[in-house]
Amino acid sequence: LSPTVNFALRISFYCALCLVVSALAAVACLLVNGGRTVKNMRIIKAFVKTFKYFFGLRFEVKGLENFKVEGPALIVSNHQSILDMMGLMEVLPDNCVQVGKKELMYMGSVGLIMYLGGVIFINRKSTSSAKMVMSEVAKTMVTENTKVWVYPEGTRNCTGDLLPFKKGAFHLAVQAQVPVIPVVYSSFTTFYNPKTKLFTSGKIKVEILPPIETKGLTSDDVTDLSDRCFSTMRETLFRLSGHPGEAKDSS
Ligand SMILES: CCCCC/C=C\C/C=C\CCCCCCCC(=O)SCCNC(=O)CCNC(=O)[C@H](O)C(C)(C)COP(=O)(O)OP(=O)(O)OC[C@H]1O[C@@H](n2cnc3c(N)ncnc32)[C@H](O)[C@@H]1OP(=O)(O)O
Ligand SMILES: CCCCCCCC/C=C\CCCCCCCC(=O)OC[C@@H](O)COP(=O)(O)O
Repeated sequence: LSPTVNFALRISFYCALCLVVSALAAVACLLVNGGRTVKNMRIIKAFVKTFKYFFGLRFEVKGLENFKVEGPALIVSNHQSILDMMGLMEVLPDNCVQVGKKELMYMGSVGLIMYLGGVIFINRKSTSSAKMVMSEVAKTMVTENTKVWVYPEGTRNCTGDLLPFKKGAFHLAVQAQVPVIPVVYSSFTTFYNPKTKLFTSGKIKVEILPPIETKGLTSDDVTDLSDRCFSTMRETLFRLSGHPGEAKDSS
């Protein structure tokens, strides 16, 4: 098979798997929990964690203990591809919902399963509406004791580097006064590259970094907080990926 055909087949299979398994998982969620609730994320996670075996992907996870903070927290991670759903579910802590663009809601059964799992949908075309939703989340995550997962780059980026961070996630953390936990996935570029139609098996290193406290911070500190997370995550990304010119992780 040519690399282009191989890529098309594997991506189509991934999408078909997501659509079919979402429909099955939706039935399970409705039977077990009856409707939209973060509790459904456990069921979704159990289904999605099997996907890696179909694609020959391996995850090597470090730092899971950093998720064990008391109470709510904000998790930020790099976003490379639609394949990130596998990496997300590999480490997803309990009581954690993600922030996603509202267009995802219209992806048939995949949209339905996201809705049932409690995903918070934002309208990226309207800054004021997105900010309003995020501010509401800052309140509910505290009262409902949930963790929230945001991709601060705001879009997929599979270049092996990070895009500049949007600040919504950090405003959210400061408004809720909750710690920020950065999670970094090594670059996919050695096994997945949509531009060159590469999609083979591969290993992904994941590191959950220590929480960064936000107690006492105000909106004036958001830029600093965002810059600090960006530097730490970029350094980690390069280390995990063996980026040229950076020390390769020896493990
Ligand atoms: C069973 C099988 C299943 C199959 C598998 C499927 C699914 C599994 C189930 C669930 C998993 C779901 C996973 C979903 C993943 C979804 C991933 C995505 O969709 S990523 C895209 C969406 N996310 C984001 O965009 C988040 C990051 N973006 C932001 O944070 C943005 O800041 C924003 C809030 C969206 C606003 O963006 P915009 O471009 O409009 O504006 P700016 O960022 O430039 O901000 C303008 C200005 O406002 C300030 N600001 C921002 N937020 C706030 C705030 N909350 N309060 C106050 N001020 C705010 C910001 O600082 C800027 O000001 P300044 O320039 O002065 O700094
Ligand atoms: C009846 C409707 C049929 C719809 C058919 C949809 C077919 C696609 C099916 C499954 C694809 C699985 C996708 C898993 C979810 C991935 C979430 C994701 O990664 O979203 C991207 C978003 O973060 C950023 O978007 P952009 O990079 O800005 O763009």
